[in-house]
Amino acid sequence: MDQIVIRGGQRLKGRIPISGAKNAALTLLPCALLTDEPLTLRNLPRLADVDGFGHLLNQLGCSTTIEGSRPEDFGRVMTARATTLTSTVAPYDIVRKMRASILVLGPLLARAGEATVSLPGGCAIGNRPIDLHLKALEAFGAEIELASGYVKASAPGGRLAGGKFTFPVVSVGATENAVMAAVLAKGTCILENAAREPEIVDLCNCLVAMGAQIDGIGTETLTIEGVDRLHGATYRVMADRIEAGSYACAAVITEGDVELVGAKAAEMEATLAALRQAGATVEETKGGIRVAMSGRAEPVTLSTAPYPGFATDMQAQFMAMATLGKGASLFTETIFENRYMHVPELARMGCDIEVRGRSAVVRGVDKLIGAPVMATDLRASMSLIIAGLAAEGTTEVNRVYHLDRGYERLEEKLQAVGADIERISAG
Ligand SMILES: CC(=O)N[C@H]1[C@@H](OP(=O)(O)OP(=O)(O)OC[C@H]2O[C@@H](n3ccc(=O)[nH]c3=O)[C@H](O)[C@@H]2O)O[C@H](CO)[C@@H](O)[C@@H]1O
Ligand SMILES: C=C(OP(=O)(O)O)C(=O)O
Repeated sequence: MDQIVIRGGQRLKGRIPISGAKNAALTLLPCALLTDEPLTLRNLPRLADVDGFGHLLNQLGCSTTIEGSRPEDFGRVMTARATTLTSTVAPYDIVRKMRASILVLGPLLARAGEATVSLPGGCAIGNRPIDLHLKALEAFGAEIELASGYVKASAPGGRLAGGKFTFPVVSVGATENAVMAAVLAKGTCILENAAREPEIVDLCNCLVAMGAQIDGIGTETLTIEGVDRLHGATYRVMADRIEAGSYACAAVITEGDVELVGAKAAEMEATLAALRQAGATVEETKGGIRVAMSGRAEPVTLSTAPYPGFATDMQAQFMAMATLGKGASLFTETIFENRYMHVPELARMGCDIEVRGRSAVVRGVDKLIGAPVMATDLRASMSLIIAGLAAEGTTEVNRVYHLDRGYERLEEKLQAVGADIERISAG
């Protein structure tokens, strides 16, 4: 298994290109199932999860071709075409590796009138049920049964109908599945208390480019007028606001000065506000966002919340940043019940963090000392990288396949701004 080795203490300085967003890519790819025409996605990040989703699409009869990208470029262009679906089954073996596979449920049901998708199960950060995905689809007429670990869904008469669903809890994935199901329904589908994440705006914009009729994009009420068919489109995946925020935390902890090229300030206001709370200079540039820091970070008080609140996907990285802060920072995780897996690993590097239920108090220490640490999930892994960049001595991060799910060529991007970091390949 690959390992990332960091010799800490280098100030990050320079430009970091921000890739296409993983969480947008994973909901744009299944849109290809909604039409028999090609969907071309530009700026698709080179990530393990994107490759995994490509395999799932292939399994369903959707071809995928990569065009015109050189190995040295970030991102790729992929054309996915589902002329005819050869299967409507997403098997356990694929779904268990990538939770986002559940996002084929809505599109398969909309296009083929049926879908059989393995239940994704829990993961390191929490239980992550899919009850809201199913309830929203039922509100549009789907009939659903659970058997042998699979969701079996069908649309009476082969087509979903109009309906209204109010989410009791904001869910990104359930909103995405419901929107993709609704675009081909016969009638009007209304979603209340829908998630408003920029990745959902990206999904809606892509669907509109394919001929969908969606009102209220970016708000908590989405009204979708079903159409008889969608056509192909070419669409550019939005920049990854979580990747950008992660490198911003790395710049702050190393007292660096970086430009996050391609990042969009309007899509990450809560992250930028948190960086300012920590004392960083944050300014929009022509090409992105500049984040600069001198001295130790001020303490922060952060509580995760659905967009436009502070993202749960940024919590671990800010926590790592706060470990070298001036005083005590307070974190509250309200979205996932088990998202402090990074805490025991950060403790191995000398951090002072006390978890009390959903909250964690981080008391800034004078220095971190490099250590062998183990990545447990995607953002927890990034928090270890951030701490390692500022630690004295060498940090070895193991189980980096978690990082490869969500950070495109992390070590190259960090080397280019002065970090002493390398990947040791297991061969
Ligand atoms: C691929 C992708 O985009 N992943 C993101 C997506 O995950 P994902 O879509 O899985 O997260 P959700 O927004 O659905 O989860 C939010 C909360 O709702 C709960 N819930 C969700 C669905 C459901 O049917 N029932 C239910 O109770 C979850 O357990 C969680 O407590 O949004 C999360 C919250 O911003 C991010 O951390 C993930 O990075
Ligand atoms: C939790 C995350 O992703 P996923 O939903 O794909 O597990 C994440 O991106 O931080």
